[in-house]
Amino acid sequence: FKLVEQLDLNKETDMEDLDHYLENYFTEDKPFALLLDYDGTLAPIAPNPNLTYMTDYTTEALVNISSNPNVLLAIISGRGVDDVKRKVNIPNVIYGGNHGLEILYPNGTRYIHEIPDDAKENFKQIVAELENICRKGAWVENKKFSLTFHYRAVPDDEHDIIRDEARKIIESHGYAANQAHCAIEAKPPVVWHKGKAADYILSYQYGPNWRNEIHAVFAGDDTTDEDIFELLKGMGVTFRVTKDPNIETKALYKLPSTEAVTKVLQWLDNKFCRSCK
Ligand SMILES: O=P(O)(O)OC[C@H]1O[C@H](O[C@H]2O[C@H](CO)[C@@H](O)[C@H](O)[C@H]2O)[C@H](O)[C@@H](O)[C@@H]1O
Repeated sequence: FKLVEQLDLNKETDMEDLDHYLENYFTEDKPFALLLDYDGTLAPIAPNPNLTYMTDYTTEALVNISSNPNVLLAIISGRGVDDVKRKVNIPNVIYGGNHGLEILYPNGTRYIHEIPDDAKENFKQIVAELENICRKGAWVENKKFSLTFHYRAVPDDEHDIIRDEARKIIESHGYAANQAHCAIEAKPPVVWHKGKAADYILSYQYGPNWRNEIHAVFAGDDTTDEDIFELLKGMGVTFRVTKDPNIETKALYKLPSTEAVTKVLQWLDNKFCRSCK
């Protein structure tokens, strides 16, 4: 695996150099927060959301890391929160769903971000109109607070057309249309995203001054993850999972694959696993 340093895209570094990137970061004795995205980061992209899985190596590293009471592990996904929890299926994890609009704590406490009534009404309309343009395998994933319009199965040469149709419908009802992998995410018109959710989780756990008091690492692969890269700028270690050397990102580093993410998790497991020492 190769780790590509964002600041110098010509310099490719072997994974052994994780010591160089991470060890130098963890010099002080502070609590550690590990934040992760799910699809495309912990689990490889699959033809359908039901077909994704994490490898045993990934699961083992996450279970070990989450066994350390001084580590906060949060997985913040675009999926519905119960869906991502069912997929990951590890206790002692804070799960964020619908791009952070829902947060589910290990003790069952739920945070749900308020959405105005008129936006809720518009959501029903968007679902109906998107279902109307579904063809050739396109489908709507209704996640109650947000939705994903999937066009992965549509022939490649028709992607642009169907994506633009979907985007137009979503935006005509005041929702934000974010590009995802062969999909458009429709997010309600509220000032809330993965970055705000991560800030909420970290403030709740460590207080408003968390930036100065903890170490934080985040990995994500999508445009919606950029809000967490931004949040952790200047204090955390952040990875954008991408094979594209030209993609613009606020992350500190790029990782080429979910396998490379697993390597990072194994490095962190080695450092933070309390119960296996
Ligand atoms: O924030 P994430 O955890 O990365 O979730 C983002 C979206 O992921 C899912 O869709 C994407 O992954 C699917 C499975 O690999 C793939 O079939 C699809 O084409 C991708 O767009 C999920 O279905 C969405 O709800 C999430 O918002």
